Amino acid sequence: MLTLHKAGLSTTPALVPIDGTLRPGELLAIVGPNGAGKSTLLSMLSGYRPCEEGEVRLDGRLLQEWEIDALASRRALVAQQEPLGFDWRVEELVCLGCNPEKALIAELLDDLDLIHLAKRSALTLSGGERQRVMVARGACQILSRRSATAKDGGLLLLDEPTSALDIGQQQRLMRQLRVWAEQHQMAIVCVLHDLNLASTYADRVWLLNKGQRISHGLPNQVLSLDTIADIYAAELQLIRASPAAAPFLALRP
Ligand SMILES: Nc1ncnc2c1ncn2[C@@H]1O[C@H](COP(=O)(O)OP(=O)(O)OP(=O)(O)O)[C@@H](O)[C@H]1O
Repeated sequence: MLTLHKAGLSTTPALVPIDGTLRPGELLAIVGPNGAGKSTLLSMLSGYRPCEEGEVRLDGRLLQEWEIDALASRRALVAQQEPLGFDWRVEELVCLGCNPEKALIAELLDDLDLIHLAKRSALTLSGGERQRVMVARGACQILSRRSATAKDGGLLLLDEPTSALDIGQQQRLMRQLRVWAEQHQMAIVCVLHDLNLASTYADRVWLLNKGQRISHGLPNQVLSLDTIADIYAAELQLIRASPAAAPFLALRP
């Protein structure tokens, strides 16, 4: 669906060129310390910041050649802080800019535990509620515009979608992203600070540091104790509930 060929940014904030592919149905986590370039990479993947070296292609076509409307029907970006702009009700905000079936709105609100807030003013939401509404809105943007002939559910790019969520909502959201990926064959890219969410839910992980992707692959290959402790300058311990379980990185007291 999305392919990067030596795609990079040479002006500040810069990114060392990256090769890679994102396939329908897959959940990719982008992790790395503060200032590593995760949001910058996401804006390059979305096309908001065109790459300055190499190329990024969506469905085989260069991102910068897409018409805005056509691109909006294939990929959605949910940034860290989306402005509300107006006093929308939740059910209106979710479908801003698109014209979804009522059933899709209800489904997405239900998916993210938002049904009880449908009639509420978005200005009155808590931080975590608002964050879930914005994720629902991103999904609505691409699912409602999906063409009848589309083989997949498009590309959903999420910048730290769990940062304001309690642990129960983090789990529900990450499980729901996996369901959307599989059910709609959506490709989902998620910037995450919680490395344990990445190792539990992501198919693959890209680890960034200082504007460079320094490791990529399966979560348990990328999120090794030594690498993470070094990159984050943190004292950590690895906990594994069973040999088959995902490794859990915990802070040392
Ligand atoms: N317009 C700008 N001018 C100069 N530097 C910038 C600009 N925008 C971002 N940067 C710098 O580029 C680097 C990468 O920023 P980016 O927001 O991509 O990091 P991040 O990995 O998403 O960080 P965080 O985890 O803190 O959200 C940071 O050091 C940031 O200060």
